[in-house]
Amino acid sequence: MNLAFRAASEAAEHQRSDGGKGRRVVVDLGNESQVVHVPRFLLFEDSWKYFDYLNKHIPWTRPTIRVFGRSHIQPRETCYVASAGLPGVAYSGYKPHAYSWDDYPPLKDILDAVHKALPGSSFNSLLLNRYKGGNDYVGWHSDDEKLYGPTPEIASVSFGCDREFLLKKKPSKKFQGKKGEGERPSKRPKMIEHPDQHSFMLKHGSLLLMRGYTQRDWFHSVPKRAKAEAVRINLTFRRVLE
Ligand SMILES: O=C(O)CCC(=O)C(=O)O
Ligand SMILES: [Fe+2]
Repeated sequence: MNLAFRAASEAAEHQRSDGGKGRRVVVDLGNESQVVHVPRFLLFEDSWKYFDYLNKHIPWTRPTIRVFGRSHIQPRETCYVASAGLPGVAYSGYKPHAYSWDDYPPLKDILDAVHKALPGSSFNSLLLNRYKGGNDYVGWHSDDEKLYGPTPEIASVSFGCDREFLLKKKPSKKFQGKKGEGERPSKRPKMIEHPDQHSFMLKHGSLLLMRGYTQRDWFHSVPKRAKAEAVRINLTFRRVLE
């Protein structure tokens, strides 16, 4: 498996538009999986206001989760917000309490901005994460729970400390796309066309969207970083199917 790394901003398949603010980088992962990165999604000052609000008002908890049959304290803090009447979400044996959007009105403003930036999207739930320093992380996983459907869109907004977000292709035996499907014929070697790992620096006020078959075919993670001392808050907006 090719594990060559390539910074998102350098990949040849990126489409760039709108040179400065609002610039979007679309990364085609192959086989109908895509990531869209908007490095300057929210205004810098607004983003600090949201950061301060969320840091102070969200009831952050560090739940016990189960990984490969063993209990662990989750290596980051978390909270969950969802529209009324949705089926409950569970991950790693943990069922978070669903708070209401009305409990934290600024979240509705961020949700509106996300909907505006991504026409056609309609998110109804939000998983929040707080990384208190470089020792907090999220390990390799995919958000492929059935209640999000086969091709979930997940929109991730980041505040505070810059952290690296990695994507790694799942082993090919789990690869469910038909052979050759979605691939453009190319004379260039596949590893250049679609590398098996990607890295994004998720900065304060940025937006990252995963879509298509990204959850089925790829893992993602935010690894530990010794030098990241400051707090990072990340919001992942999702749509639970009703
Ligand atoms: O913090 C991030 O950027 C990613 C969080 C994540 O992958 C998740 O909550 O499922
Ligand atoms: Fe995730």
